[in-house]
Amino acid sequence: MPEPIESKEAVTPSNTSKPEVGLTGRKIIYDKDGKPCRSCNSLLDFQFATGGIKGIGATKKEKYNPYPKDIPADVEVLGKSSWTLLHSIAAKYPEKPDTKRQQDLKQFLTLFGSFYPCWFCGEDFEKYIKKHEPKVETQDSFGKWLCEAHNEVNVKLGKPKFDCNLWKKRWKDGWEEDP
Ligand SMILES: Cc1cc2nc3c(=O)[nH]c(=O)nc-3n(C[C@H](O)[C@H](O)[C@H](O)COP(=O)(O)OP(=O)(O)OC[C@H]3O[C@@H](n4cnc5c(N)ncnc54)[C@H](O)[C@@H]3O)c2cc1C
Repeated sequence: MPEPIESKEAVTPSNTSKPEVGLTGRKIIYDKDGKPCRSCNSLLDFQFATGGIKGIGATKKEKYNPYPKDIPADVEVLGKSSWTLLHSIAAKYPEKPDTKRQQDLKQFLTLFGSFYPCWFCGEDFEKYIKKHEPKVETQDSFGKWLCEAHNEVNVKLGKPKFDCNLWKKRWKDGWEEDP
């Protein structure tokens, strides 16, 4: 069984018939058992690697269904939802947390990385935490630390950095109305 591989050197099963690159142009990521990783790839690439998946959604719209046949999250849906949760936690984090709360948050972040379904994303997040200790002393210090952690991933994916001075407007207070 191959060792876990970081995103930068993502899986390259060149000795098999498995595709290495998906339709998005990104490398296809495989789980440690060799199967395409649904929560590590975009839906398009996952479908490409698996030769198509069933159950993308109901085709007939007969009557309202409160639970349509939604499908499991791909790397983007999972990522957006997860960042929303993390930044929203920062927005609700106390201005002056006691020591216990600070310790709990650090532990949560480590466990979050370890349980994150996109395994290489989680591993990179855990490495980031080890290198850059979470700043959990105040709400603002944590909000900015998290913003920088998110920016690290943005840069890795070739996206622009977010201005971390604006994290509270985006995730807590909202933006002022245009004049
Ligand atoms: C811990 C973690 C690690 C990840 N690692 C990877 C990875 O290795 N490879 C991979 O392909 N995907 C990874 N992802 C997913 C990736 O970061 C994105 O979530 C995904 O690509 C969808 O991007 P998006 O454009 O919808 O916006 P997202 O990056 O999900 O951002 C959502 C919203 O947050 C706001 N925002 C953007 N940047 C910041 C910031 N720095 N601070 C505050 N707010 C911000 C913007 O309003 C944006 O619309 C990871 C996600 C998480 C939670």
